[in-house]
Amino acid sequence: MSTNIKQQNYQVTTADRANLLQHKSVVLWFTGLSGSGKSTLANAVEAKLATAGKLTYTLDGDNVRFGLNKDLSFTIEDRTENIRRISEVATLISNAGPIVLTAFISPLMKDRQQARDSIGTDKFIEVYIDCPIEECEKRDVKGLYQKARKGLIREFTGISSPYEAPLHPEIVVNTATMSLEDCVEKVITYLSPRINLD
Ligand SMILES: Nc1ncnc2c1ncn2[C@@H]1O[C@H](COP(=O)(O)OS(=O)(=O)O)[C@@H](OP(=O)(O)O)[C@H]1O
Ligand SMILES: Nc1ncnc2c1ncn2[C@@H]1O[C@H](COP(=O)(O)OP(=O)(O)O)[C@@H](O)[C@H]1O
Repeated sequence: MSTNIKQQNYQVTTADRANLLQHKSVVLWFTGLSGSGKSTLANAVEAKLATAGKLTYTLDGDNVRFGLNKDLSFTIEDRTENIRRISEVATLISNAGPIVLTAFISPLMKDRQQARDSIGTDKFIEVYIDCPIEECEKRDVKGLYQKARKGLIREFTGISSPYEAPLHPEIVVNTATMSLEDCVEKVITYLSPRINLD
């Protein structure tokens, strides 16, 4: 715990940076099972935003676990710490101006609520990638489900570790029934009016 610290205020504000970029920042928080389509969708949404001249940055589970969070495992406690750090990093990047996309399983409701509270409800947009585990397992993009079924990976989400689906996400896309293009369109349609300057 840090003590004897005091918040410092700076002249250049988040609103100044939004004016410079000509768009506001939000945090698009993608959540879903492994293989549900978080990275694929975040990638496609980011590409569409970049083409439209918006500054973006994506934080992805696999990537962040190679660096900042390489000390964390997949126990419930470490997943909570993973999401706590990510929500702090997302806040910093968002305050710098870019639209932030995060692609983490983030399996627990309480951790996503903590992220919503720390990022701010006005900025936090929860995108639930709804995809039945049977479909994720059929895709088995990285061969992890097969390993988990064989008992080679412990605490695997959806098999031996919980996933709590969001109850009131801002956006839901079902990647088992919708095309990637339709999923992207749904996210962009929700997002567009929310990043316009007043
Ligand atoms: N035990 C276990 N359970 C789930 N996932 C596992 C596990 N071990 C490794 N992986 C790989 O780690 C990626 C998920 O990391 P996250 O940081 O998003 O997970 S979490 O939010 O902390 O639950 C996940 O990436 P995605 O498949 O993109 O979801 C996997 O590649
Ligand atoms: N509508 C869709 N949206 C996103 N991914 C889809 C969709 N339909 C099929 N997929 C496929 O599902 C897989 C999802 O993998 P990935 O994006 O790595 O998931 P995650 O990041 O959640 O682990 C990819 O092979 C992708 O091509």
